[in-house]
This record gives sequence, structure tokens and C-alpha cells, in this order.
Amino acid sequence: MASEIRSLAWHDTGLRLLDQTALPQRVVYLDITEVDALIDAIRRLAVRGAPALGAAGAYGVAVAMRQGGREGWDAARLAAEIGRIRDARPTAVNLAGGVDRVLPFAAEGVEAVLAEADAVVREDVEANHAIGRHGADWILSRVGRRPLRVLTHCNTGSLATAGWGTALGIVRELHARGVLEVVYVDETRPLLQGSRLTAWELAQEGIAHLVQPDGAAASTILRGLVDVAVIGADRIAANGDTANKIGSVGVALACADAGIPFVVAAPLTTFDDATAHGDEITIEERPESEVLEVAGVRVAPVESRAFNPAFDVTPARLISVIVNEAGVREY
Ligand SMILES: CSC[C@@H](O)[C@@H](O)C(=O)COP(=O)(O)O
Repeated sequence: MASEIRSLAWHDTGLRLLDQTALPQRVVYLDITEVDALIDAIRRLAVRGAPALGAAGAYGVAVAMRQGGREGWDAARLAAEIGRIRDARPTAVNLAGGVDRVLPFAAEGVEAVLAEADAVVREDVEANHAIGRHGADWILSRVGRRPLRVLTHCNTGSLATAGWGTALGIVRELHARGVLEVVYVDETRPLLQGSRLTAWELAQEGIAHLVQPDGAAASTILRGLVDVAVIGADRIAANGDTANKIGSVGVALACADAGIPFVVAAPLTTFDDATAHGDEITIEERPESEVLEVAGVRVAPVESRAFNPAFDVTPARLISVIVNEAGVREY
């Protein structure tokens, strides 16, 4: 069952990550015992997805404390190393949030930090199940067609969270209620979180899905083949503007034109009330090679440069509703 997929878990030796770069071909685990290895895993997207990054940040503090204990770091060095984890990727607020949540427990020792990190994981799984229920209720109250055809972008499932998933949690809930026909899965260029990860999770669940190129999404929506789009979020500003995987805003624009709901699903840990508007959100720019190469093979002229923003911001006005564990918010 995909609901048992664990993106990460603490073991005696350290933090065990399911290496998402190897999926779907291979299931490989990384045992992380050093800060550099954790930062590398975060930057390579071996662990990714906002809530999973939050949990990785929380356990990362314990990784740093253990390494610091072995190597005799002073307090300043430990704080600097924890700061490096916190800043390893800039857009998902959950990463910094996970680090900040456990830091107050550091004075009590590693075990106290680990207990709080475990709570981060538990609460995320609970939140995701609640999001699934609220999201499914809202969609079924607003969309008449049965069974439903849902479009999603990137990966928001068990892999992207501590378990179950946000937008994909809603998809699972709709499937469990017997009202889901098919999921259009945007492949999610350039790192293919849709085709590699979302399709993998849906296949494990036996949920009917069609992987489509990102460039097909708007047309699929305008042709009337989609009833609702459901995506996740990396950071939600106070006014509802939502940063999510690049390509999300195009889906939102198409949904607005077609008059179908565009639903964002995220736990409260992804809401950032300190950021007033979406244009204040830092958008991560990733290496050009991710666009200029496919599986290590150059697919653009050697003279070409690339622009590779990892996220975009969907203005609140294009979002029908944001679902969190407490219910739904309309902006
Ligand atoms: C529940 S995961 C929500 C978002 O983090 C997800 O949609 C996304 O954009 C992930 O981006 P990624 O670059 O793969 O970390």
C-alpha cells in the first residue's frame, strides 16, 4: 500500500531517507549521519516536497547535534551547521519551520529533539488525512460530475510528506469513496516528480492515471476532460498567493478560463503569515543542466543557456479554495 511509503524515518544510526532520485526504477535508502550529506540530499531532491522537508529539517537538527558531539563542535559551529540545513532550499517554508520547531528542545539534548521531530511527523500524517477528507467533501459539494476526472501537478503524496499526502491525499480519499475516474498526472519537467513519483504512488494504489506532458495540461482542461485540479504548496503568503512547483500557475489560468475549480491543499505548516504577498517569496533557481540535459545527455545547443525556476506563484484570485487540516479557506 502506498500509504505505508515512508519518505523518511529516524533509525538508531541516523536519518533514513527514501532516495527519490532513484524512483521509480529502484528503491534505495540513504542513511544520513552528517550535515553535508543531508544538505546534499535536500539539494538533489533525494528528499523533497514541503512537508517532507519540514520533517527532514527537524531530524536534521538531531543529525547535526550527533555529528557535533562526535567531532567536538562548539555552540557557534553547531548553530552554523543547523543554519546551513535551514537554508538548504529557500522556497518551502516547512524546511525552516521544521528546524525552528525543534530548536528550543536542543538544550534538553538529542532525545528531546527527536521526540519533537517525531511529533512533526505524526502531526503531518494526521493533517494530511484531515486535508483529504475536507478536500474531498468540498470537491464533491461543488462538482456535479461523477466519476471525477482530476488533474494534479508535481508530487504531493506520501513521498512529499511524512505520509499519505496533501493534494494526493485528496485524490486517495476520492478514490476510497469510489468517485474517481482518472487522474491526469502532469509529468512535471524538468525533474519529473509527476511521472516518476506521483505515477509510482498511484500505480501502487491501483488508481487509474494518465501521465501527460506539462504542455498538455491547459489543452486537456479546455477540452473539458478535467473536472477539478488539485495541487500542493511550498509556501502560502498571508493573502493566499501560493508558491508551488513551476507549471502550477498555468494550470490555474486554464482552470479559471474553463470555469473549473483550482484547489490548493497544504497543512498549516505551509502557511507563512510573515510573508504578505506572493512576490515576496524567494523562488529557487536550479542548475541549468536540469533543463539543457535529459538523463545526462545534452538536448540543447552548447551555446544555449537555461532559465530554471523551480517554483511559480499562483495569485490568490486564481485559487478556488485552499484546503488545510482545519477546513477550507476561500480568499
Ligand atoms: C505536499 S508537497 C507540496 C509541494 O512541495 C510540491 O507540490 C512541490 O512543489 C515540490 O517541489 P520539489 O521541488 O519536488 O520539492
